[in-house]
Amino acid sequence: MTLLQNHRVDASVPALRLHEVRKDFGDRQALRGLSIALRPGEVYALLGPNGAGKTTTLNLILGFLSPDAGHVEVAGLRVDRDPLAARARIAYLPETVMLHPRLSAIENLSYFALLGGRRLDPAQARALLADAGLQSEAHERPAAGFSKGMRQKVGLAIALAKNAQLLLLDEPTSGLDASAANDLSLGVRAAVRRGLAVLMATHDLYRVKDVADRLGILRGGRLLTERATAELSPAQIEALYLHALASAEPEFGA
Ligand SMILES: Nc1ncnc2c1ncn2[C@@H]1O[C@H](COP(=O)(O)OP(=O)(O)OP(=O)(O)O)[C@@H](O)[C@H]1O
Repeated sequence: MTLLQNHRVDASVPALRLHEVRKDFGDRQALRGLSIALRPGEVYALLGPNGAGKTTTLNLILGFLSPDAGHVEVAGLRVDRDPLAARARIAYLPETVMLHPRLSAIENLSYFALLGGRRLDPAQARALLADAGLQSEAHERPAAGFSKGMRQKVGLAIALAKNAQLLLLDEPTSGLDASAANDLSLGVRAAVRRGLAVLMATHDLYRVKDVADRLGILRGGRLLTERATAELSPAQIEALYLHALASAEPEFGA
């Protein structure tokens, strides 16, 4: 049973829009007029070195920070004007997924989904965990014994249960082995099949082509370039990244 209403997706409204967003921390300019728009169902990889502004961007979208100029819209809702409604449309997978160690995968998913206003029956919970890539043998095991990749799959299932329109991923493949990172790509596709747009902040150049439709390279709080991944090979993505960073003017704090 769904306690919250499903949000209708209007394909003509961007799932996410950052408009000329600026964010300063004291005299440090973390974002300097960042504009990004994502269509429903689009996967966008935000690449950038340490300090580029990726986490600041995610925190602004989530409403944890307020921009000093510009604004953020989620599914057409301004995060500054309508924060709760905007947040209800966002599912967020943090770098480290915290689960109750004594509860099983199904119990964790059911518990967190209920906190988000959705009651799942066991069959729905199993289907979500399977979509997120968690093998059925693990569904009833306590989370205490789960690897990082398994915890992420449960986190992704929790995110999918939310009926959001935008999925935010923060460094989703950091600390995962190649097989677990590949499973995550499958989980992202499951989100896309449900119509979610996905923004992933990442250092993982090698997975970008498999997962993302578009990439943006951020440095010093500015977007240096945006490209469709279909037109690039993995080697070209790496070359583009290194070239963009090498040719950019050195930025304070970047
Ligand atoms: N709370 C804060 N107070 C002061 N400066 C901050 C704060 N948060 C971020 N910054 C600064 O803003 C800039 C952007 O940081 P941010 O964490 O967004 O980068 P990032 O791309 O996520 O880096 P990383 O890949 O290392 O996580 C950096 O110069 C950082 O030092």
